[in-house]
Amino acid sequence: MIEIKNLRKFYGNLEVLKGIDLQIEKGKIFGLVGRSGTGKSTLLRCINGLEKYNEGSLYVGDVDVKNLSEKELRSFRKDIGMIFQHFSLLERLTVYENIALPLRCWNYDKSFIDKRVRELLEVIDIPDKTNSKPRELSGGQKQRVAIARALAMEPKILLCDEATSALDPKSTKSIISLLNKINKDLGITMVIVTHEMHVLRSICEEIAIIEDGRIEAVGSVEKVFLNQPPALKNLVGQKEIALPETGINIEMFYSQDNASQPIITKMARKLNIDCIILGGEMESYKNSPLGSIIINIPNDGFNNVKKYLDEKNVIWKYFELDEEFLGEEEIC
Ligand SMILES: Nc1ncnc2c1ncn2[C@@H]1O[C@H](COP(=O)(O)OP(=O)(O)OP(=O)(O)O)[C@@H](O)[C@H]1O
Repeated sequence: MIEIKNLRKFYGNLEVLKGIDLQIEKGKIFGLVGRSGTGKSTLLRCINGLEKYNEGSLYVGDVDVKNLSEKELRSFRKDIGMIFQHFSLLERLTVYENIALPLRCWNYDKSFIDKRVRELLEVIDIPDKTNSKPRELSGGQKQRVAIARALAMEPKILLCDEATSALDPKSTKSIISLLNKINKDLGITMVIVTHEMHVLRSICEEIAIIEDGRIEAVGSVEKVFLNQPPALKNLVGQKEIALPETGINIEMFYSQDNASQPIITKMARKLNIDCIILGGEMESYKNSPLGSIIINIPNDGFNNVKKYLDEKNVIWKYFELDEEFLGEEEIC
């Protein structure tokens, strides 16, 4: 388990991490998301001891990272693999040699290295590229090699810093499914840093949204999505749907609890109202849909709709309402 308490980090006078508290359970895939410059990479580098922090504590298992000597740090990092946006492969080495590099640095014997590299080549599934140089590979293939190299020392934790940001959607999908497979097969804890919310939705069990060096929201992907904290809105921005100026626009949130129910059509029939479906977004999360749909209803149907949705435990919100129409209680 990774346990971070009130961690603060300064670069000179610049406070980059402003009291981070986080717990990442063993074997979990944990996502850290936030805009550029909010401190995600710095936090990741604190976890593997590449950066020193100024205050607080950071434990990986029962190891307090701050107290490690240089020699202990080197050994500690054997347990932590890391992959990056730009792969960091050595251009002069072949795929095989890149994967073998950490094992050579730790002076493993040749036959052990050969066995391990061949196992890893099977995991990343690019058998015909063993003797290719990185420049002969696609972005997705380069990231596969980087993943194999990060796994060479059999780490307990894999840190992924924007690992899919330089990839096209298809390669992103294949890297995500490879990471998922590695997590399931090898039980490796993963911390995935990204600014792409959709990447986290497709792989993470829990996420934290970091804003200006602080954790502003944390929990399961589903919980964070359904709670719609301000930090999530700041991250994904407003939806670009043309909303009618008449009637009331309501966003209804769907998760595995209600995604298979025909809520809108049943509601329209029961309340005898017409509603316009304006748009929505559904993504797959743990093999069931997670998303929202925006509808427009007539003003005089609002109270009944509100009651109906609450009775059905549907999470919803309205937006851009005419203040005169609502009571004070609704606005506040
Ligand atoms: N070595 C450094 N020296 C001084 N300031 C730094 C250093 N590394 C990062 N920073 C600053 O710390 C802040 C956080 O940087 P960090 O790279 O952790 O953010 P990030 O959220 O990972 O951003 P991105 O998504 O763009 O990679 C930024 O203001 C950055 O300029």
